[in-house]
Amino acid sequence: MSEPPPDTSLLVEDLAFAYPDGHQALFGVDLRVERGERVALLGPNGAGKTTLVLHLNGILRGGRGAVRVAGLPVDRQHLQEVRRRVGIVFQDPDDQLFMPTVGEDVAFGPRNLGLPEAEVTARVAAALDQVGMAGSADRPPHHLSFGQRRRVAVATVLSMHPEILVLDEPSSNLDPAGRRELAEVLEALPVTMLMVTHDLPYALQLCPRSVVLDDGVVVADGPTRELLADTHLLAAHRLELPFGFDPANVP
Ligand SMILES: Nc1ncnc2c1ncn2[C@@H]1O[C@H](COP(=O)(O)OP(=O)(O)OP(=O)(O)O)[C@@H](O)[C@H]1O
Repeated sequence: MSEPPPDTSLLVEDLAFAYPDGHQALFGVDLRVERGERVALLGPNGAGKTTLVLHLNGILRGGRGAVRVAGLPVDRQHLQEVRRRVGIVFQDPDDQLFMPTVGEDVAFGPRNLGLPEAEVTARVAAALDQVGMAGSADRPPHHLSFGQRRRVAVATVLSMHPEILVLDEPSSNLDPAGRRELAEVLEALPVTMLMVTHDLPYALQLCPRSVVLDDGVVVADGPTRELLADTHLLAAHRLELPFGFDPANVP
């Protein structure tokens, strides 16, 4: 495994992985994301995006190749530290919210780290503020709208002070206002971001760079605006812009 320069947040080298049933989902993926970059991970259903993401904090391991997060190898020895540094926001916020109140959900991770209660309280307040949910700490998550629950799910990860935020389809099931509000939240976060999305305008708005995965390999990696203007690339990998959407017209 080559030594990444200190500014590399994510380094994936020749990653190949087959599920226990023998299905090969990744065939040698290389990906390097520098600190502070926002990168969209695009690709059709079944391309291997989730499989790749689950390698970033060691939920899946054991294939060929190597993954490093903030310079640390993702292996048994470094798993705890890796999981502190990489926060994954799953598609369904209800997978991430399980406590009686929003505040307890956001406090759960920092408390598990054994941080002093004053530090936990400060982190909860800051994370809720970052996602525009200050004042909701005492509410039960199931009383919130879907969009609010997704923002709280982001806060549960931010309270761990991750260096890298990985989001799985963050705009799915949001109404247009909720989608825009979440974009404003994400744009303001000072973290490295990898965003899995089928929402190509969202990728263009938030991520200067995109990586296209298909059939378990990276088939394109470059400026989002250029990739989305490549009609052959889009057609070849089942990527479709919304009707009437022209990336060239987006400022
Ligand atoms: N637990 C599993 N066991 C066997 N095969 C799996 C498993 N999970 C996923 N796969 C297969 O691995 C391939 C990649 O799946 P993956 O979920 O990573 O794709 P994806 O790009 O995230 O797709 P989507 O856009 O639909 O979420 C698919 O062919 C899928 O059927």
